[in-house]
Amino acid sequence: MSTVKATQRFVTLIPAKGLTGAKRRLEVDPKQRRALAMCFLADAVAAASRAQLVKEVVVLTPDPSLGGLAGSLGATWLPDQAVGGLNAAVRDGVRRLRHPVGHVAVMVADLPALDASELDTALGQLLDSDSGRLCVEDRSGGGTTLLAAREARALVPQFGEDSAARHHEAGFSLATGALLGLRLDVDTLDDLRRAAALRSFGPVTARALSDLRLFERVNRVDGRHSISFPRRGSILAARGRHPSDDAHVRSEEVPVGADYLRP
Ligand SMILES: Nc1nc2c(ncn2[C@@H]2O[C@H](COP(=O)(O)OP(=O)(O)OP(=O)(O)O)[C@@H](O)[C@H]2O)c(=O)[nH]1
Ligand SMILES: C=C(OP(=O)(O)O)C(=O)O
Repeated sequence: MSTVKATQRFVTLIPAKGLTGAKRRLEVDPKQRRALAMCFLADAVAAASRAQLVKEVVVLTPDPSLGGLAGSLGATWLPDQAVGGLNAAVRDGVRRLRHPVGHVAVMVADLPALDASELDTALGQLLDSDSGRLCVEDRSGGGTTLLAAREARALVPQFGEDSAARHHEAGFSLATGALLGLRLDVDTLDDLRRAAALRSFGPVTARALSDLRLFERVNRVDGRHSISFPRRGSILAARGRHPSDDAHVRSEEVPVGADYLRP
């Protein structure tokens, strides 16, 4: 990416539910579910923070432990004061940003395989577009993983089932290209398995999956999911360096990990 001007950079807001209610569709025991929600957020924040077109990552959450995690990764915690779900929270969060005018992006927290360059590609598409607004559709189709606008007031969220079509109808152009990690949101164990087969996870999630021996357990406990340890090599490699991308974060650069998995 050529030199980025300060005026081209985005505040990226990442909404994250409180841990008690997070990731309900992820069918693992509640302790593991909370741990994974935290790990997904950590990897998403770390990746977003490395994007050249991101000037600040703001984690919007009512949960102090997630707020603390955001702070330890150099992001800002914006306590979620809204009741009424994700759209209300995002509307309120965007209003309360310290930079009310300027480029804003909203990205979901459950993107453990995100690579910073994908966020730069998507935000770059927005800067080059006429519409001034961009939506990234998730890989399974229908959902939205990123919503961005050159002007904060134009970022009107309509998250929920089939939100990508609604955002598109409302004038957000759809991002193009693979953007794999940016489209791989993980809501279910099937999503987790599919993502593991396609991409290395960020170091915190990779470490957690390995420490929890989650794939092996799921296999033993619930044959329906037939999850083996796909790409074990890449999961282990992610603890050190991403095999195909030298710029990928190293685990020692992320000050979280096993500590967050302790009961
Ligand atoms: N701050 C905030 N974030 C939310 C809220 N609802 C959802 N989110 C976040 O928005 C993104 C998409 O949310 P969902 O897919 O609805 O929720 P989830 O916790 O990922 O998964 P499920 O519980 O299985 O629906 C995730 O990053 C959530 O943490 C909310 O009310 N407040
Ligand atoms: C919140 C959304 O997606 P998901 O439920 O897939 O996380 C959405 O697409 O609006």
